[in-house]
Amino acid sequence: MIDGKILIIDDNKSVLSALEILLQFEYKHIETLSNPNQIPSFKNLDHFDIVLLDMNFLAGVNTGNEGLYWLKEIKKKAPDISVIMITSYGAIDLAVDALKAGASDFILKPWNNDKLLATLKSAYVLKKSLKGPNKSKGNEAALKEISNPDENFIVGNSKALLALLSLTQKVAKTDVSVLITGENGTGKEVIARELHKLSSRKNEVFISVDMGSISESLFESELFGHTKGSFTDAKQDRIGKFEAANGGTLFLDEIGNLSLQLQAKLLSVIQNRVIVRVGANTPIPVDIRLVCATNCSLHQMVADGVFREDLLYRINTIHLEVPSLRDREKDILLLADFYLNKMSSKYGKEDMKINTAAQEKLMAYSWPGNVRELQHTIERAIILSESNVLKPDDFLLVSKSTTATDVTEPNTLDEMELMMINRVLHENNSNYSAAASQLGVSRQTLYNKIKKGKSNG
Ligand SMILES: Nc1ncnc2c1ncn2[C@@H]1O[C@H](COP(=O)(O)OP(=O)(O)OP(=O)(O)O)[C@@H](O)[C@H]1O
Repeated sequence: MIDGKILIIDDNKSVLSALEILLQFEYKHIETLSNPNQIPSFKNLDHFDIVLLDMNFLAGVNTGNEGLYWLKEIKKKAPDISVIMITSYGAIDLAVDALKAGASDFILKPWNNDKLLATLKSAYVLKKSLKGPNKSKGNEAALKEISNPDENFIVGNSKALLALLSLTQKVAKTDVSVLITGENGTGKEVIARELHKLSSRKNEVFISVDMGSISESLFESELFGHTKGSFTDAKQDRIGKFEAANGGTLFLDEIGNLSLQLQAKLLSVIQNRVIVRVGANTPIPVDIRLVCATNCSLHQMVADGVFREDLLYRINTIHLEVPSLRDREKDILLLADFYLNKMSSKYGKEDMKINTAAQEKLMAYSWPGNVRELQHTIERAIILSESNVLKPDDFLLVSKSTTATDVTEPNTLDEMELMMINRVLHENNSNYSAAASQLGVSRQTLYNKIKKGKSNG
């Protein structure tokens, strides 16, 4: 658990409670505020590390300007606080304005819980390191707390996973750049953290950056930092993620999502190991271990002319491939058991078990969303089950052998609704928030509908 203080401001009560539930297991102190008008009189705002702020308050006209307005009010009262904006996909331009006005980052609705937690962690790390590479003792402690979470368990004993772990162990001792590939949710970040944990940099920071979510216009500022006044609203010096990772490991996730122009900027820093903050001209050397990850075939992208060969050559000194879950069936039940224990204690349910028929169902499934999907499937079953023995019906899965003929026709409207929910959950890798948003209902309504569907059938 991280000793950070988070304030969530959103006038949508279901968003507020979904975020509160998610974060209370990660951060020691969470407060919520459903009415932004209370911000000016809010006591001790500057005691918080991070504010999660909605960009579109329902009372406003959804221009996003309410969010920008409140961002500025918060920054006036507490200039050092990290503000992360929550916004919808259509409002990315506004989110960029928010970044220029001092927000640390933004999260798109519907959010992916893992990405949201990663964004918060990086904002927390950056906040603690705002004073630059000469971190104070207190900051260092906070950075270590984040960078070496004990929860990086790697579960599994399949041949494929053990071979990967053995290679990871060997590579960790060296300082070479590593490229980790694999399908979504296979555990690429888990392996990157393991590399860091086993390396000589283990007592330094591990900084993770989702390259897919950095906008073109803020790429340099985000990665290399900026100086006060370097562009409108750059109100204070800010270090970028390369500098924050100095001495440690920098994990660049979704590297295949970078445009060619940004690839060129990245290449030059990786080659020279020197950054220059936007608005400055002093080069700052950075000592980082670079680990990149992608689910794309970069070789194919090079052949297609959309990824630079010289960049691939730089980041790919060693290549680690994380196998999909269906290629390590031996790990499925081990992981299911691991998450069963973890989630049942999280939700205060004791002695949960998965019966044999349900285990067979889990084994027969193809897990397109890999370990993340398995994790969410177990979590959902634990939340919704009223018994402590989980049965096949507690798991909403589309069978591996599903073909057009396997899909039974719905007989009632309720059945049709449940089939649609299953399909959308499947499409969203079992992410409840994303599925609820796609279906145009709240998370709570989605839970209720699934519960009702289960009790009917
Ligand atoms: N072997 C494992 N043991 C335990 N948990 C695992 C394992 N592999 C992955 N996980 C868990 O599965 C989830 C997804 O893992 P991770 O984020 O590392 O995947 P990824 O391949 O980086 O995903 P993406 O491609 O979406 O970025 C995380 O919650 C992680 O803790």
